[in-house]
Amino acid sequence: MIGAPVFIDSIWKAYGRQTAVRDVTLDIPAGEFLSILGPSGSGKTTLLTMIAGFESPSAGRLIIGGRDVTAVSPDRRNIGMVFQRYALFPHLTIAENIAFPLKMRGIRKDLRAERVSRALDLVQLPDYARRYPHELSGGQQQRVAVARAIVFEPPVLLMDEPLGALDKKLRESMQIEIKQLQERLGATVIYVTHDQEEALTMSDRIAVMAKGQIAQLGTPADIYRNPETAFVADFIGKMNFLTGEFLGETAGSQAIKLGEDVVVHTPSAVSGYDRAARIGSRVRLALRPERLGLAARGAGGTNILPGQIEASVFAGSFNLHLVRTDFGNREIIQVQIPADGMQVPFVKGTPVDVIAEQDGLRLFSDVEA
Ligand SMILES: Nc1ncnc2c1ncn2[C@@H]1O[C@H](COP(=O)(O)OP(=O)(O)OP(=O)(O)O)[C@@H](O)[C@H]1O
Repeated sequence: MIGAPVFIDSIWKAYGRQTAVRDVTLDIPAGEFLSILGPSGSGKTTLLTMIAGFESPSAGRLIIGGRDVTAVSPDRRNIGMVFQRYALFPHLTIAENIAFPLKMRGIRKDLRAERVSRALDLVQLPDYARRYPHELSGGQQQRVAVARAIVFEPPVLLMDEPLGALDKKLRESMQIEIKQLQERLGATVIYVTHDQEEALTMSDRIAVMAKGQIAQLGTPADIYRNPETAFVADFIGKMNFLTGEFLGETAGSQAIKLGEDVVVHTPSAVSGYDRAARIGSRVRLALRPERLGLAARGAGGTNILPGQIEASVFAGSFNLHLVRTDFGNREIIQVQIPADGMQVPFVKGTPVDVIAEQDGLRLFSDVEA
């Protein structure tokens, strides 16, 4: 199977006065795994449904494999689909379920059997052909749904929260399976999820959606390290935010005042907010919990945020410390310290210094939506 490129060209969708998708443009190369990630109501499903052809756009074009399919019906777009609860036909066996799209396409019976057994091998259920859906676990049924979506070798696969109904452990193993399968098939995959961890682990690129628009498009590492807006920073991974005053920029470093005697410096090149930076303006400083350190009060150093331990909890691979700052609005900062080596449990009220690594800090305007 060879994937097809998908070009979403300035697509809009309005329902009455509400705009669900607002001028979305996405150029997806053949064979890419692209996730559409966003909160509930951000327009993910609407966008996917338009690619599938179940809804038509209010404006814009959709080009698949170089062909304008904007006005083409879903069954003629040659797209495989898997949804959160893609009900299998209960009265058909697993093999008959998977053969269904082939039958619809008028493929001969002997060829059908061969392709069904290949699809079952691919999703690692070779011995289940004669069973019925109710005899399979949720994860196995979802694998059958995947087999049914790929059996006719579509160059484009659409998946809408396909693992949403599964428990965490099964989700994680299915994530790897789907990713490996996609790499073997070479299909272009457009994958809708509201689970940022899932998007980070599976995707070549992620399109973060907010209010019907693409807030940011990039590789997982790019989006995680260099979020362009506070919304994206907040949505991807855990993030602490502190409000401060922009003091200015010298020698590639920006100074932010967080409280009396509390000033931190961020490197201008990566920290953002170099666009409309004004001295004296309010800014939001974003700090990843895993890029923060903890030291006894007064140990010295730079970029120090004094506070007191509110709580310390063991979280498996790391210890999570909640520190109430001694400045500003006395907000709580989350600090993640790897749980290797010796760990001193901190007692509530212990005065500490949170040490903020410069490279891990990002700066945003306080006024963005
Ligand atoms: N058929 C419809 N008629 C009217 N409004 C709709 C319709 N379908 C979606 N909407 C609205 O469009 C917006 C986007 O919905 P959509 O289902 O695409 O979001 P989503 O990001 O997929 O959300 P979720 O993660 O909850 O599924 C929502 O505000 C929703 O209420």
